[in-house]
Amino acid sequence: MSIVARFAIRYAGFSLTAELDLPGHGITALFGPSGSGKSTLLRAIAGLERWPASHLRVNDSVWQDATSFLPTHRRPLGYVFQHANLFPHLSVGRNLDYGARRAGAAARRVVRDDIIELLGIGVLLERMPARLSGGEQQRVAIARALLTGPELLLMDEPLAALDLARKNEILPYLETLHDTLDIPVLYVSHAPDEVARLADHLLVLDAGAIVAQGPLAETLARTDLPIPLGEDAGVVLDAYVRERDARWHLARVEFPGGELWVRDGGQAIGSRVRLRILARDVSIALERPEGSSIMNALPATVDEIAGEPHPALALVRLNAGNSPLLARLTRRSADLLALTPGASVWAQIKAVALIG
Ligand SMILES: Nc1ncnc2c1ncn2[C@@H]1O[C@H](COP(=O)(O)OP(=O)(O)OP(=O)(O)O)[C@@H](O)[C@H]1O
Repeated sequence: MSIVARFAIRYAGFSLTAELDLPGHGITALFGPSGSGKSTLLRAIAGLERWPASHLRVNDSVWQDATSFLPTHRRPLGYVFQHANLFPHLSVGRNLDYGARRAGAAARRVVRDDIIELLGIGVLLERMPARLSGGEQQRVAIARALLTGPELLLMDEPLAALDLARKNEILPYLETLHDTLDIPVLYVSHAPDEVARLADHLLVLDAGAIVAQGPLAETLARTDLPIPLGEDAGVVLDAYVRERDARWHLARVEFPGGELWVRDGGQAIGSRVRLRILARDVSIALERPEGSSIMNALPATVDEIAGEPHPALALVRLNAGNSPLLARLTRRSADLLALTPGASVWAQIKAVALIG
């Protein structure tokens, strides 16, 4: 299962060349500054424009190559935009029927009732779009796209038009979809929090070129190309809640690199959570730290030591049980600790953000 493509796109004043090799499952975030070409790439994948010298294969189907081109309406894809674009004269239920009709019985990969339940829109079916909140409209738009039975879901900044409260209302639904449905999603966003929370895979665009693509944790931990997802470089890791300490409002979470105590976010024991650990919150010690206020320390080995734009700083990539971590130190500290690749150290983690 994979999405393999090459696109050579040329507008007056902008060109984009992209070789894609993406997994055919999970959420791939297309991330990059405004004007870097994210929407252009999504539109090319949808077949909204036909570019010569381009090809696209989704799983086992060729959607376009040198000799063939499947028009958009024949590509089994769902497309969700920033604005819901529901039919204003049709009720929610009828809007959904429209999606389901497009699928045709044979192509239907999803069950209507399941989708309605997943997106929590059962109580809205009789309502007209004008009487829905922005977040509700977007949930209906996502359901309608899914009911077409897509093999690929394209989402172009689906939360960008919503305020923070509405956005936070939708994110859990997207997480549930991700955990429940086996449909690959290409998700355009320039919002670091969405990417950190949802993506499994990251494709970073800059000025019409792909500067990085790969699994989220690995890509964020690259020291040759730190990708500041928001304020700073750092990693995102998946972990499981194992225990809570009600007295101190803490939860113990476990990931392949060890366990950490984090502020309790109320998630059920056993549930999967995402951790965001910024490079500036990780320091390095040669011995297991004792008598420190920092409660989280993990054994790790040094993978790589890279320079930072400021000559006083170094970015160190650590490996804790095959999970990458980034630590920012002064070069002087790195020198005093005589850090070299392969060295065994302790990573002291001052702050962990629990996402979602
Ligand atoms: N149809 C078109 N004709 C000419 N230029 C275009 C066309 N569509 C997009 N462009 C140009 O291509 C560049 C990339 O645009 P695109 O919308 O893909 O960026 P983006 O990364 O999605 O940005 P944003 O995050 O702001 O939505 C821009 O410079 C834009 O002006």
